Amino acid sequence: MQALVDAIRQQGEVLPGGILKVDGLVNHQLLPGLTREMGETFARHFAPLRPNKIVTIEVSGIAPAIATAMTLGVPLVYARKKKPVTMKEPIFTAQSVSRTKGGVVDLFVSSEFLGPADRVVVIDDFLASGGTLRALVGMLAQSGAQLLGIGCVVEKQFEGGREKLADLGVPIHTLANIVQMDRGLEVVSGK
Ligand SMILES: O=P(O)(O)OC[C@H]1O[C@H](OP(=O)(O)OP(=O)(O)O)[C@H](O)[C@@H]1O
Ligand SMILES: O=c1[nH]c(=O)c2nc[nH]c2[nH]1
Repeated sequence: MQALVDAIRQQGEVLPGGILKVDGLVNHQLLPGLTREMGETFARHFAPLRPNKIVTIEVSGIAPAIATAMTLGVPLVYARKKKPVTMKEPIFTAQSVSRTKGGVVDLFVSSEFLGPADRVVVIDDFLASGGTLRALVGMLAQSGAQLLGIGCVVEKQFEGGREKLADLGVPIHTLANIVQMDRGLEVVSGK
């Protein structure tokens, strides 16, 4: 997605610890036109698989995921990182490691909104090591939902997440690909 690649080239900042800051586009401020185009691009790509639900993780996955869900006209379910008192049992859970806040994070999705009838496309903001998506996919397996595909806004190719998730046997589509950021930020279109 060329508009996203251009925006990352303009605004992306490489921070210590191998973190790319794109807070002006994805992780703090959101740009409606760019977010809409993310959703339309994912929707075009995944519509032939006929998903009936989009699943993501709070918090930064929600914007591209709702843009996708709105275009496809299907519900969006997001995994919560704290279990609210309103959440109905049985609950599917998993743990992941937060890349931007540190520490282990618990993930919760209620069986009220995810089950064997669901044909799911997962959307998230970053594909880096693939650990977070692996945790989410584990929750889909607990629920009996079918995973059809994975879409991420930014892929950090050099972290190898795509290869680590290859055993899932589903298409992975990303919108911008960070080839490397050690010797200057190198961003190309996703794949
Ligand atoms: O492929 P991985 O190595 O697992 O990294 C990707 C994950 O890291 C970020 O989560 P984080 O908890 O840092 O942030 P968020 O609260 O902004 O969603 C991001 O939102 C992805 O979910
Ligand atoms: O803002 C972010 N920048 C990153 O480099 C990253 N990697 C995983 N998750 C991330 N979030």
